[in-house]
Amino acid sequence: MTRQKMDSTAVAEKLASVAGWEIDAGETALSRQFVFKDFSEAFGFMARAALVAEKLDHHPEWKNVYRTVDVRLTTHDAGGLTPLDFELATAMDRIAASTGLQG
Ligand SMILES: C[C@H](O)[C@H](O)[C@H]1CNC2=NC(N)=NC(=O)C2=N1
Repeated sequence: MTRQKMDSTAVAEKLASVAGWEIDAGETALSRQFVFKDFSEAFGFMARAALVAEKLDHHPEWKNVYRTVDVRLTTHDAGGLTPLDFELATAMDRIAASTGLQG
């Protein structure tokens, strides 16, 4: 998977495939907040997402407070968004959907 920075057209196209994710004005990162049933579900999500991130060699910036996980995805090596960010976002959505996601 390429670590080549995407142009605005490619970003807009891909964004349509990851409902619930937002990009910042400079199109440097994808962000989403996940809210789970409780801390256990939130941490379980992070543990599973961490394994996928390691496999992809692509790692999230994230913050957990109780049952909420705030995620920011960007490709540091490219200084912006690449297909890897969208791949990890899609994987996180899939993992979250199979846990106690509340929002
Ligand atoms: C050497 C290693 O492949 C790189 O440093 C990887 C690791 N994980 C990464 N994660 C993210 N989010 N962006 C990167 O550019 C990145 N680079």
